[in-house]
Amino acid sequence: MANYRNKGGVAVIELNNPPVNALSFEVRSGLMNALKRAHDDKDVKCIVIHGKGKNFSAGADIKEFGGTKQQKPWITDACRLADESSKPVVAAIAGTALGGGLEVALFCHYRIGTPSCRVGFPEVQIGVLPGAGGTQRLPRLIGVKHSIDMITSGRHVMAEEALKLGILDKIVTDDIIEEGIQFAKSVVGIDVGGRILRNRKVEDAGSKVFDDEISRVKKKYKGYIAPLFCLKAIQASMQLPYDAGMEQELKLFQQLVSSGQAKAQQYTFFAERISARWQLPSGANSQTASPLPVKTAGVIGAGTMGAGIALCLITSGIPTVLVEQDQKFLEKGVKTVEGDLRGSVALKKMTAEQANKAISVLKTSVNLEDLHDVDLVIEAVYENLALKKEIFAKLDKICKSKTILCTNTSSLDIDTIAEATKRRDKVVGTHFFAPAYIMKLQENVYGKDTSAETVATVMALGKRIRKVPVLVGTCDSFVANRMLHPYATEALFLVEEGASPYEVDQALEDFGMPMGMFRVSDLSGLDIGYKVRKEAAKRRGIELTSDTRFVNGERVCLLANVLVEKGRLGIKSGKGWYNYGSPGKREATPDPEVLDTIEEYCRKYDIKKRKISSQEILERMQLAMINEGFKILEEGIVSKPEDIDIIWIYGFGWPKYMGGPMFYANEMKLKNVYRKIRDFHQNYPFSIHWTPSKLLARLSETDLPISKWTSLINSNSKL
Ligand SMILES: CCC/C=C/C(=O)SCCNC(=O)CCNC(=O)[C@H](O)C(C)(C)COP(=O)([O-])OP(=O)([O-])OC[C@H]1O[C@@H](n2cnc3c(N)ncnc32)[C@H](O)[C@@H]1OP(=O)([O-])[O-]
Repeated sequence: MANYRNKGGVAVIELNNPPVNALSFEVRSGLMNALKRAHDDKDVKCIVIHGKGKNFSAGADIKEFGGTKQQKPWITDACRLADESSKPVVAAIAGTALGGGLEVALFCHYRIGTPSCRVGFPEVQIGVLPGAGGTQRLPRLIGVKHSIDMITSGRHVMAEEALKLGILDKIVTDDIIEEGIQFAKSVVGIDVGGRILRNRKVEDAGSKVFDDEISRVKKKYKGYIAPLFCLKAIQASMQLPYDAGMEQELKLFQQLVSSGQAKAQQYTFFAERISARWQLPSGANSQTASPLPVKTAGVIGAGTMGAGIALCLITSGIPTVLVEQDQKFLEKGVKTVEGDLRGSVALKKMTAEQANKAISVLKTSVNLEDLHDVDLVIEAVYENLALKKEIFAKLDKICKSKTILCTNTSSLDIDTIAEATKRRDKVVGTHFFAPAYIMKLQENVYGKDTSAETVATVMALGKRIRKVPVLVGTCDSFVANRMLHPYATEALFLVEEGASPYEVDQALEDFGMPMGMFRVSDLSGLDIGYKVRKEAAKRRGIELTSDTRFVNGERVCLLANVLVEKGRLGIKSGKGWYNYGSPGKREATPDPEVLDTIEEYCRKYDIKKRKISSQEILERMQLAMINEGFKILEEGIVSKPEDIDIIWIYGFGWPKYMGGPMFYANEMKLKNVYRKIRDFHQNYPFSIHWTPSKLLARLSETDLPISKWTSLINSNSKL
């Protein structure tokens, strides 16, 4: 819908589809009719277009892209009259003018905005390109170079920069509609000819610019096709007359919109929003619970994780006390924080002023008592249950009664930790991923007594510190690491059976993972996994040695332990699965010594090797993990498949253009997924992770799309 009124000779058109005024069929039709009315009305001297509520418009209605064809009028049809009008047309922008929203504004002769407004072409992030003239009009306004930057990155441009670039003509501080009306009146009588973008020429930036940009984009957005299509469309603006450029843009848009990547990226956009709507088994949820304010925080442990978490807090303006038991470790932690801040300034991710501001809100202490007054504490000490319980018992006595106590455990039982306190409702897991300052995922884990208020607080905190928080229930290793286990286990089995670690990594990287499994292990440190495995086995009363091949009838492969025992700890020691030349260096080269070690290992246990295809590598690793994902859903550890996909996208870098593992399974068709898992179960009976999930079995009979799985799960509590 679009509302129309004539205010003293000014036609005021309101895009009416809150909260973001997405340009649905009704809005496009409404806009077209309103522009026609303004054009025909002799009393109207000028036109203002604005959005209802806080936003101008977030662009095309993404939901209309799925499957069925978008109904006419397109945005371009709706806006043609703005372009052709001899009456000045002004876009009055508050909030966001994104995608098609910005395209509407570019059809207007003038654009004004509030100081906090943002403009941009984020289409590339949902797998498409600005298909309503954006790639043809923006270069005519701000030139090829800036257009390439904005359109291939999808970044939002703030008002000040938009003014400098020439996208905005003015920044206004009063009511945006009134300002729009005044501005429009002020330009009545001025010939609009020079303001019509289609009439302008695009400067010839030369073809070399595009050759360079193609290489840059291929490297920066590896695997994504949309940024390359964007470049082609922008190049057309330079090479073709306006109308032919528009045709070329539409052709490229239509190719993209029907691609698998666009479908996956749009799924991811909505999955992130669905995942943010959490629910506890009690029924309490994100709509009913309110977060407590977090004005100050504490972090315990100044190691890599603790320092990274403190950095997230202070760069979000939260005064934080960083506590270590030892002054020397504390100083090392502070150096890490300072070093990372300097690095961010060098990379222009923040200004020196912002870095100084962040460091000014960091306090340090070697005394837990200094946490007595903070609103929330995140404990990030070594993964040891007894130590964590001891710390929580102390915190319970020291901190004020409202303080929320979070543990950054990646696997330990939240309820057991909570039992050390008298405030079990205020104990919760906040599992960050290394490096904590960079990785977006915050896996929040509720225990059986964690209150809705506590959950609301850590979910809100996650958003505030620029993470993507996902809520999960307690189980061994939670969701991310629990699913990682069969994935990593299969990688080792594949190596035993004949694939080299380098072939495994190559298959994963070709699929789109940022790093193969073995490179990730080297980065985290092989000794960490070694210790975790030994401790976990000890808790189960098992003594692991590198000769162990079965535990309680289940196949294991401890090749990584063999490497650790040879002093190959990963990047930190200069060699692990790969050779790095010297400790701390990042460039990985395959190492014949590792291949010899594997040969020797296989000879020792008489394992027959065979040629393994990259398809088998991907299927075994991914399906083992996907099967675990269905078990997690079946057990109610997460309430919806979107949670799992968001965990893999933001925790492990699963490519957004593949939509997450559960979406991937959906695309493979569940009956195929189930059949393959059953086959693997038959072929590998000594691996419990191949036992097919009962939920998967049920869903595979129904052919329901992923969007309907949750309703089936909820209607069948006993699967
Ligand atoms: C065809 C010609 C070429 C044109 C192409 C395009 O324009 S492509 C488009 C290019 N544009 C983009 O890619 C911009 C996409 N949008 C955004 O980036 C953000 O929504 C935001 C920055 C506008 C507001 O962030 P925020 O944190 O304040 O709010 P929020 O994110 O929670 O959203 C609120 C609700 O609105 C929903 N919704 C939002 N946008 C759309 C949409 N376009 N469509 C449909 N729905 C949309 C969103 O799902 C949510 O619904 P829910 O969950 O409540 O049922």
